Amino acid sequence: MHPTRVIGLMSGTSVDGIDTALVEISGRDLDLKVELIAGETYPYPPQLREQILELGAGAAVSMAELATIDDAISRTFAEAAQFIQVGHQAATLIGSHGQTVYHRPRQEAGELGYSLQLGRGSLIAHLTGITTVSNFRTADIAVSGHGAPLVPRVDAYLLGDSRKERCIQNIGGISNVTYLPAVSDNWLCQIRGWDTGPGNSLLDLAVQHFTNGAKTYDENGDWAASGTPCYPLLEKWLSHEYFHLPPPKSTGRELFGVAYLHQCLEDAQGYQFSTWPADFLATITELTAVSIVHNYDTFLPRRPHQVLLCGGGSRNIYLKRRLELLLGKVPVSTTDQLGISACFKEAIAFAVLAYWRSVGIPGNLPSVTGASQEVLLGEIHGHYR
Ligand SMILES: Nc1ncnc2c1ncn2[C@@H]1O[C@H](COP(=O)(O)OP(=O)(O)OP(=O)(O)O)[C@@H](O)[C@H]1O
Ligand SMILES: CC(=O)N[C@H]1[C@@H]2OC[C@@H](O2)[C@@H](O)[C@@H]1O[C@H](C)C(=O)O
Repeated sequence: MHPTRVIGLMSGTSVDGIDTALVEISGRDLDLKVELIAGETYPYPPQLREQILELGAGAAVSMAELATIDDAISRTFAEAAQFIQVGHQAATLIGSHGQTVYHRPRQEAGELGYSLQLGRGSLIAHLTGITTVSNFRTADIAVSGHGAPLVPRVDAYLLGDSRKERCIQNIGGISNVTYLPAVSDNWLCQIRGWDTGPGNSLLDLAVQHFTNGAKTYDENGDWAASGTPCYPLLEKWLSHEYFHLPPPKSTGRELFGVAYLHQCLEDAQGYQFSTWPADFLATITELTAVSIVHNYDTFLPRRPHQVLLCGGGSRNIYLKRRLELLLGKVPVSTTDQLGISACFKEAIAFAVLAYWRSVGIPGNLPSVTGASQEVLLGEIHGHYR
């Protein structure tokens, strides 16, 4: 069978731009293979990014404004899909995650969650002339799942090992883990995955706060590395109920966003710092690292043999070093080491999920999202040219 050429489009909770992957997919599950032909992040126009961040922070907008933003996101995603194909053979399918602007996970048994991604698949299909799968989270939510994380099934087939237990740790705006036991017969139902808490979201917001918007993130973690974490303050933050909630669980900027950062800044007033704001940034970075390891120690059967990082946070050298220290003997590297781009893994995953949808393979893992069953993820939008 010929490989299928698919584009994966993803903009995550950092809202830094549209991660775009042009891939060739062959095989279906254990024989699944993905070759990254091209990967690029296309930044959002600054004004659109601001509007998305405001929406995510709970700003009240009219339906007319919402429609305008939805249109602009759809068009920006379609452009990303067009740009990535320049100089390459065209794709026949697009998987577009869209832009999450609201995520309300289910709280109690019997209740359903809600998750809203903007960027309409129908418009992307029409503008690109390529069949587009979008709205990946709603089917899992309809069968009582969290609708997130959805990448773990793709992680399983691309990064599972017959001997080693692995944690695939994505550090985007929010952090999420996929725990992969060694491949065995009833392996899929033993896989676990959930959002561990903040990734870079609070650190990014803090850097913007302290630089009056001149910087958007702490490059390589250099600023935080020049400070020292304040452990009593960290202890206080770690008492947040999310870190102690058993999986399945998912979260977003609704919990770990602007309001939470302001709370952290207020909390900090009761503590002594020798280097401000570097100590604060070091403490925020430590919150990400310690909460990840706390999640492993509390909710996994044991620590894995290996941790593979991905997402933009895998480029934060200081954060990676803190994780290495906290994890002791467990080696920490990135998914690049196994041939899967750490920066484009999420975009690659939505290409695979679209491909699975097109051939009728379920994309969710009930052991991860808490859904009552496996379901086909995403809505297929044809095109008319
Ligand atoms: N060189 C770097 N040094 C430090 N941090 C970096 C670097 N490059 C990227 N980042 C961080 O990674 C973030 C973007 O990561 P990524 O694109 O994985 O997030 P996302 O996909 O938007 O989020 P999510 O996975 O929660 O949906 C940036 O906002 C920044 O904080
Ligand atoms: C609602 C939503 O967009 N959630 C994202 C977010 O970003 C990271 C984490 O929170 C993750 O659970 C999820 O995305 C990835 C791609 C997932 O579904 O696997």
